[in-house]
This record gives sequence, C-alpha cells and structure tokens, in this order.
Amino acid sequence: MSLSYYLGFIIALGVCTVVLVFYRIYFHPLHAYPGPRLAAVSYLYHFYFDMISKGGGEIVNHLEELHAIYGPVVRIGPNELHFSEARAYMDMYRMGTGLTKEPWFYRMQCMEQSSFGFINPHDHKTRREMLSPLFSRRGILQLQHVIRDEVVHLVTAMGRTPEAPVDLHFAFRAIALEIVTSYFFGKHIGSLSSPGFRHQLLVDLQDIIFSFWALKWFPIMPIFSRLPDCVAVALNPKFRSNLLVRDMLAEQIAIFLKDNDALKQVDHEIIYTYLLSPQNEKHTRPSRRSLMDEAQVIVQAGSDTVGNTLCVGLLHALDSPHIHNALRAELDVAWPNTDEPMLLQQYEELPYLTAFIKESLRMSHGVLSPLPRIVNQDMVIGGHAVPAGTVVSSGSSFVHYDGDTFENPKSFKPERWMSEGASQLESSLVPFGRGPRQCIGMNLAWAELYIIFGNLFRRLDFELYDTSMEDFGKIKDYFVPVHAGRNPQALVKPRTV
Ligand code: HEM
Repeated sequence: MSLSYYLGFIIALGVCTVVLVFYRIYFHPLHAYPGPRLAAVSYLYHFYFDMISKGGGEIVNHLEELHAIYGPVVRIGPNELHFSEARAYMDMYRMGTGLTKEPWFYRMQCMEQSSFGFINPHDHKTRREMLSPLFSRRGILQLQHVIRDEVVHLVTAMGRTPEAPVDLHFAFRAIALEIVTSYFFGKHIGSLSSPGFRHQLLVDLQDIIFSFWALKWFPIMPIFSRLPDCVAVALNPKFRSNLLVRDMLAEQIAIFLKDNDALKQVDHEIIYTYLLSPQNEKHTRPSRRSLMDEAQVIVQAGSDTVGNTLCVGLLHALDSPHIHNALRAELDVAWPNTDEPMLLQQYEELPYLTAFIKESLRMSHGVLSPLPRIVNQDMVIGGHAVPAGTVVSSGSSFVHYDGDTFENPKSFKPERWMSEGASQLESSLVPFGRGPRQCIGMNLAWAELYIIFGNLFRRLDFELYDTSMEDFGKIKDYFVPVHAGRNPQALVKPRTV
C-alpha cells in the first residue's frame, strides 16, 4: 500500500480523535459535571490509577482527592460519575431503582452464570431464590455446628506454637476458606493444617489479587480459561492451585450430575441439594457451566472478605487495651465454661461484641471498589439529574468515612454503636452493599464473625509481633481492600482463665 494511504489513514484517525475529544468535553450529556478534563476525554485516566500510579490499585485513594477538589459528584470517565455522599449511595443501590450491574466490569471474572455475575435481573433473582435456603438465617442456625467445628481447629492451631508468630492474614483467610468449603460443599481444602496456615492456594491468591485490574483492562480471562491447564500454568504458575480447586469443584459437580443419590452421602445440605433439585416449578436445573461459575463465586466471595474483617477487627482490639479488655470481660461472663459450646444466638445477645463487629465491618469496608451500575432511565441521584446510559458508582468507604454521620470517622470506636442515637448510624453501615445485589452471604458472614471473634477473645492470648497500625493503615483497591504493608503477625497462646 502506498505512503499516501497510510497518511490518509493517520489524518482520518487524528480528525476522529479531535472530534471525539471535542464532543466529550463540550457536548456529551455529562459535559456539565465537574472532574479532570483527562477523565472526561479518555478511559486511560481510570486505567492509569488502576494499573500504573504508585504500582496500581490507587483509584479509591485518588477519588478522595478528586472529591475534595470537585465536590460530591465527579466525572471519572467519559461516561461515568462517582458520588461521595451517603444519600447518593442509597439512591443508587436501594431496591427498585432498576439500575443494573455494568457488564464490562462484572464480566472480567468470567463467572457470568452465577448469582454474582448475572446481569439480567430475572436470571439473578431466580438464582438467589434457589440458593436462599442455605444462606438464610434459618439455614445458618441449623448448620452453625459446621462453623463451630472449623473454629475449634483454628483456635487449636493458632495456640499450638506460642513461641512462633502467627501470620494473621493467612490464619484468617484459612478459616474463612474452610468454613465456606465445608458449609457449601461438604469439602475441606486443608488450609488450617498447613504449616503457618500458608496453604499454596492462599499464597497464590494473595499474589493473584494484583492481577485484578489487568483482567478488567485486558480481558484475557476468556482466552486463558480455554487454554490447556499446562499452558495456563506455564504462563502463570500462580494459577496452579486455582485450577486444582476448580478441578475439585468440577469433579464433585460431575458426581452429583450423574447420580442424585450421591448427595445423600454428604453430612449436611450443600448448595447442590438446592440447585440440582429445584423446589419450585419456575426454577430449572442450572447447566454444568453455571454450577461451576456459582461454585467458584462462593469460594472466592466468602474467603477474602471475612478474612479481612477479622484482621482489621483483631488488630484494632490489640492496639487498644480498653477494647480488648471489654470484649474479654463480656465473653468471660457470658461463656464461663468453654467446654460447653456457645450458640450463635447467645453471641448475638452480647452488646459489646455486636458493636465491635459493626465497627470492624465499617473500618474494613468489605468490597472497597465503587460498584458500577448502569442508569437505565433518567433519574436523580443525590440531588443530581443523571441521564440514562450513564455508569454510576459510589464506594462504601465514602459512606463509612462520612464525618457528618460518624464522628471521628477514622478512629475505631465500638462504643459509637452503643451510644444514644446509634440506631441512626445503622443505615450508613454498608459493607455488604444494599438492594437487590446486596451480599447473599451476609448472614453467614455475621455468624462467622460472632463465632470466630468470640472464640479468639475468650480462648486465646495475643501479643502483636513486628506489626504496627501504620504498617496496616494504607489500603489499595483491588476490588477488595489490600493492605499495602507486611502481613500482620501476633504471638498467640491459649488463655488460662
Ligand atoms: C465480611 C464479609 C463479606 C462482605 C463484606 C461482603 C461484601 C459483599 C458485597 C459488597 C457484595 C456486592 C458486590 C457487588 O455488587 O458487586 C457481595 C456480593 C456477594 N457476596 Fe459477599 N461479602 C462478605 C461475605 C460473603 C460470604 C461469606 C459469602 C458466601 C459465600 C458471600 C457471597 C457473596 C455472593 C454470592 C455475592 C453476589 C450476590 C449477588 O449479586 O446477588 N459474601 N458481598
């Protein structure tokens, strides 16, 4: 082809780019919203803070700076707005708005046919109905012994070597992982008996989390998941243990699909009890692919979130002796004889432990990333008119650190949940999101936090080891919050009281 052809092509591309830039700045329906010009013009602005600035994971930290400059609503992409006020959060995520998940963001994980991944509200609602018995409070009360048994393993393993520090990051990811796999699948991964709780899957997951934004900006997962396993592992050895878990889940699904009676051999009801035998004529058996997607979502969604909340709560308690003492005092009275199991309903009656868990959830944020939704018809969000087709979001950390709601929002104060007027704070506690896409695992997470924290404070002595709150303070956004410093550690021994 001739040089003039290439030249013509480059000129045409240049003209189109100029027109697009001009349109996005002056004529786009969002043109009047404040924000950096570069963000209005190109998605590369967001890409830079996800992938490059300070090594990546910086968008939420940067959004704090943008809101300080531009106010409560900022245009953070050519077609995207972020809101910082709690009232805007409620407008977006409450029931009945008709807002749907933004497909590009949610498809990156390749778990499209799951409760988490379905975009279509009907498919999503059907799946949630099918899963709900196991996630309901009733289901959890019936199966609380499954959680309790795993927690006994954790406490024994943590107190076994008082002279060697325990890596709290791995210990708490291990317990959350084992509870999820035993509760939903009747299976164990074995992470509680791995030396130092450093099961290879957890070690790999801690590294793989940093690929999160790469999957969004370079959607390679669909190709990667079709490669033969040996090629995928050769490209990234960190995927090896992920693939082993996938195979374990796939093998179990294959057995149950072949023989429904095999379910009777599992000790208790698991997700396939409900997914493979729909209780309602409107529900149909999910495909093998959809069962796989659901299984993977449950394993992933249930481990890092709970593990992180446990780390944040325990570190704050150990950093503030009055909090630690108050928890112990309350538990010592409520649970004098630790040879007798304490029931979930008994933990739930403890006011200080309950307040402590709420504060741990507030300060750990759950999912840190603002969760993008598409506005399907013109609407008002936080007092601002937003046109149909816009992508909108608000991060939970903005609600949790709102100084108008929470006095001294960055200090860890369980007492705030027990003070007069505390009931008004409840609506601003949003670690599990809100509305139709609120976390389905919320009841289970609460049950885990009660039983695990209750056991840790009643049965173990802790001393922080080579860990400071500053180390732990800085967070990065990789969908879930990632603490930038070294993993926190503690010396742990059994309590003698
Ligand atoms: C402290 C613990 C937890 C926190 C803070 C948390 C937070 C969240 C949040 C914010 C969402 C909404 C995500 C979005 O809209 O993109 C979510 C969804 C979800 N979570 Fe959790 N989660 C926790 C524990 C769990 C557990 C234990 C499970 C159990 C397996 C679980 C399973 C799920 C599932 C399946 C979804 C998708 C729900 C849907 O879209 O209908 N989560 N979680």
